[in-house]
Amino acid sequence: MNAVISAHDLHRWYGHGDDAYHAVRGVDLNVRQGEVFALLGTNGAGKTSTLDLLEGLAAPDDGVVEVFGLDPMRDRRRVRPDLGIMLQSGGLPAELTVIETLEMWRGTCTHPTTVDDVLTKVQLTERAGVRVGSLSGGEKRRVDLACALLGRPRLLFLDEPTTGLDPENRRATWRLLNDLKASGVTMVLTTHYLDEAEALADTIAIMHAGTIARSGTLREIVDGHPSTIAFDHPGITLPPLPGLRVDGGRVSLTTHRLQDDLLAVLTWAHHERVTLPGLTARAASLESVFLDLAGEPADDKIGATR
Ligand SMILES: Nc1ncnc2c1ncn2[C@@H]1O[C@H](COP(=O)(O)OP(=O)(O)OP(=O)(O)O)[C@@H](O)[C@H]1O
Repeated sequence: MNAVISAHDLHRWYGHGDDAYHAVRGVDLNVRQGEVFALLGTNGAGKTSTLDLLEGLAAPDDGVVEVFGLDPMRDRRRVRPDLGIMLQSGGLPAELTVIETLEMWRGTCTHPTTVDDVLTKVQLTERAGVRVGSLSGGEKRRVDLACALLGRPRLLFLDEPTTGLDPENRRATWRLLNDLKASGVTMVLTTHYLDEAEALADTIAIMHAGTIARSGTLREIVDGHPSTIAFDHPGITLPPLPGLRVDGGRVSLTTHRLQDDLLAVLTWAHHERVTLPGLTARAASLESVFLDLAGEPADDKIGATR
């Protein structure tokens, strides 16, 4: 496999002693040349902490990470020119204009493109003379992206790239990221928008409590997850289907054979001459996988002493 990033058994702790927090707990991942790799997870799952390790902004407490076959921290001077990094909050100086900001940033790049090029790409040409402090949240996000693109990166890290963008600008950013992908740029992104991962990612990894709980293509992740049939209890003896559960007044069945089990439920209801109020049949989706994982308790290592 042509891996741009390979990480094995990464661990990251914050603090020491009784207050130590084990934020990344044995993460393994590989990112292939030219793919878009999306890291999903609930707030605090460990996405940004993991991204920092891949970007070489922090060293793992344990485990190994390689980017282009090099250690992103120790070999930073060799790796950095090929990276573009869009952090979760850019922290750009408010008093500089957009163009001044980009010119300043351009001065730090090894083989930069032009400021005009990135302004066009993020559709901020009209706002070039405006102070960063006066921009909207979505516009600031696009300046962050423009900075990340200035160095013509081969590998782009994007931490929640479209947070704060309106739907039109989100779509424009997706188009831009797809164009970059078509030109061979490898991307690792975190997002809270599941539709963003569905639209952009070749590989999706869902983090939960510091570990990667599921990973694969969208199809692989969804195919391994059950569908759900549910209806309000009709007040008669229920059909003898394995796995049928009653919770409050609601009957539910999780199944890997949605069509067969739905047919069995409907056939039973027809014979019993009952209508099933609130009947729903939900095929597995990225959202249902995500919500089920998010509802799982974290394991016992939270707060464990380092
Ligand atoms: N500097 C720090 N000191 C102590 N704990 C930290 C520090 N940075 C992060 N954490 C904790 O580590 C855990 C993982 O944080 P991280 O920012 O990696 O999560 P995330 O998945 O990126 O979350 P979000 O989606 O909210 O950005 C969180 O519980 C967070 O509170």
